[in-house]
Amino acid sequence: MTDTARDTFGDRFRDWRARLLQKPAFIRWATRFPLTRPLSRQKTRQLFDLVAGFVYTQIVTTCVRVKLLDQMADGPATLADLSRAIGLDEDATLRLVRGAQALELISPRSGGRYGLDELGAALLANPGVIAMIEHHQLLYEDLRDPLALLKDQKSPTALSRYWAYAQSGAPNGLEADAVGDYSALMAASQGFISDEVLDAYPLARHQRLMDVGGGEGRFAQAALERTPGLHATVFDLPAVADRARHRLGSAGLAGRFETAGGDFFSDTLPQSADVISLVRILHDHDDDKALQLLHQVRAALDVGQTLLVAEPMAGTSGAQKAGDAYFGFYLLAMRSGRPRTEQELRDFLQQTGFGRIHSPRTSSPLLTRVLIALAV
Ligand SMILES: C[S@@+](CC[C@H](N)C(=O)[O-])C[C@H]1O[C@@H](n2cnc3c(N)ncnc32)[C@H](O)[C@@H]1O
Repeated sequence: MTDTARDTFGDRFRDWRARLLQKPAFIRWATRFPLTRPLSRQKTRQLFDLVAGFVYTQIVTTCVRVKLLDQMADGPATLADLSRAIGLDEDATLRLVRGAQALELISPRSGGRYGLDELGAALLANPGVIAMIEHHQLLYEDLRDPLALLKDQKSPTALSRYWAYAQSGAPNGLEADAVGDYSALMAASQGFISDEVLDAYPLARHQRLMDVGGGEGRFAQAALERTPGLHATVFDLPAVADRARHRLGSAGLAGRFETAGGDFFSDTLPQSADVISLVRILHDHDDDKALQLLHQVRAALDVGQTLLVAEPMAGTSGAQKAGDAYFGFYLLAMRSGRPRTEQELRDFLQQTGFGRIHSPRTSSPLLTRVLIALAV
């Protein structure tokens, strides 16, 4: 607390409640008293989930690894069927099935069979989430000692090796095999993001999009498919831009796109677009780099032209766990960047020559939010 900080009424209430909740006698009373019992049970469950969350994640990971949910994609299956299909004996299968049932991935059906529950069906329908679950084994390795990560924010980690550009002094020279895995992962998880972004800000009023750090072109592809008459440039590291050229070419979009390979920090960006997008880019970079990139983008736009920033943001109401907890620690392990609040991003935009900023709503702010700014 600073010398000048004065407790508000809200502060005093929260401090009083925090002191009360540390008293065993009060907890005993609250768990028995009919009016406080439901809240007390809810808080006990929440605390248990915080403590046990990593076990839940490992159960989900195992379901994905042995393809348990896939066995129920077309309808319910018996324990014996499941055991045969996933290659575990019936005891082990039952343990996994019960775990998955507790996590609402599957639910029992008549005749001792099991079928998909809501979360299991949603997971199976979303290859991007499955790809992230598999990818999280690297993050899990790095999070073995989170305190060490916080104390030493420089040493290489499993994630900094995976995101080869994160600590590279010369990202332009990264070869195809260094960028392949992360580019494929980004493409797999881009489907929902591009829908969210293009629903929030349709590109119909624009003629030429440049997606900077556009990966292998999934966002540009979605934009082109939705927006007749639009032309797109995908700018990314040379080895990634090659992948974009193949993807967009084989999607039948020849003549409507081009790719440009380079380093967005040191190379001049092409000056061909009336809208530039940065989708899941700024949060990858520390403040000095993020500002440098925004200066580069500003230099590629004329006054009145548009910048679209899309990424999950810190401090997002109802999605703090995603922005502040998950991305906060994911990017810590990656050794580069941080999630930013909407206000921090607005400040960055204003410092780098952008104005008239607005934030059209996305339907899942947990996945991504959008800021639109004009070059001024
Ligand atoms: C987190 S991925 C996002 C990809 C894509 N926008 C999406 O949302 O799927 C970051 C992208 O920025 C690219 N990138 C990183 N550093 C770069 C640099 N210095 N110059 C050009 N591209 C870079 C990476 O190759 C990668 O494709």
